[in-house]
Amino acid sequence: MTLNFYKYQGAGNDFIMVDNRENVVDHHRPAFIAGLCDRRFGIGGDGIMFLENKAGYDFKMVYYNADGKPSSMCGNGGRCIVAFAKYLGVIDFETNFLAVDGPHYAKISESGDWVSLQMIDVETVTKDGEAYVLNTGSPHYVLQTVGLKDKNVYDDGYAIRNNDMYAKEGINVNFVEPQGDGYFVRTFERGVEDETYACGTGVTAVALAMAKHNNIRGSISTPIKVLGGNLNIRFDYNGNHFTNIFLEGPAKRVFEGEINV
Ligand SMILES: N[C@@H](CCC[C@H](N)C(=O)O)C(=O)O
Repeated sequence: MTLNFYKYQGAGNDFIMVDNRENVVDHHRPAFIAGLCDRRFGIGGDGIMFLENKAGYDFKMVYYNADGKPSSMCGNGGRCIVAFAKYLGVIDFETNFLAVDGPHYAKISESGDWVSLQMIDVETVTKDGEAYVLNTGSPHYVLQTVGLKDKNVYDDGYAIRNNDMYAKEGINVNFVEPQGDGYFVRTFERGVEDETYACGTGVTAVALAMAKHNNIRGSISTPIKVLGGNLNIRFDYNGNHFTNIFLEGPAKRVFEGEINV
């Protein structure tokens, strides 16, 4: 059979999108999913998402990492599937949809390629040595670094993601350095098992961790530069809880096609 797909990217974090409202594809097949995400033998992507029907919501987001395994929340993928839902005519400029970590609200710009996605509230932030560890829908390790531009993010990220503490469940490893009025971030992503150009739940984790680290409270807006572009995180912090967290940035349709499967 042939499978129709769309390719989206959000700050260089790239995803295959499939309209599965008619249940055209059974995606519970890790080798099949990994094959579609393969950059040499398939379409290529950091992950794939299926847009499905869900009673009580505009749609449901079903997400798999590039390794073919279902995963926790993907922030940039969430922003891209919102742009995809708009393109398909499933939603207008605002939406409430369901993802693996619960309901999400999102808003799209008039131009249709800038998406603000509300993320889950966060309360627990722990330390692992100098690093902060928190879950923003996916688990993240946040470590402040100097000389980030020249850092070997693959080797250092791989070593942390696979150490005794994190090897079993996995973790995404974010390195952060102050830049301008915000931060520069590079991420080694679980499930891709490599550095990606951006990670939405990752930059969200960084923004929250840095607010805690610097003891900043109130309504905060944090610009973050990643390898694939620029993202922004808005949130409220009262010293204990992070609420009204929004991940904002570009979400663009790159191409569409069909593939023999
Ligand atoms: N790219 C993502 C994170 C996707 C999930 C991650 N690979 C994991 O398994 O935790 C994002 O934009 O949040």
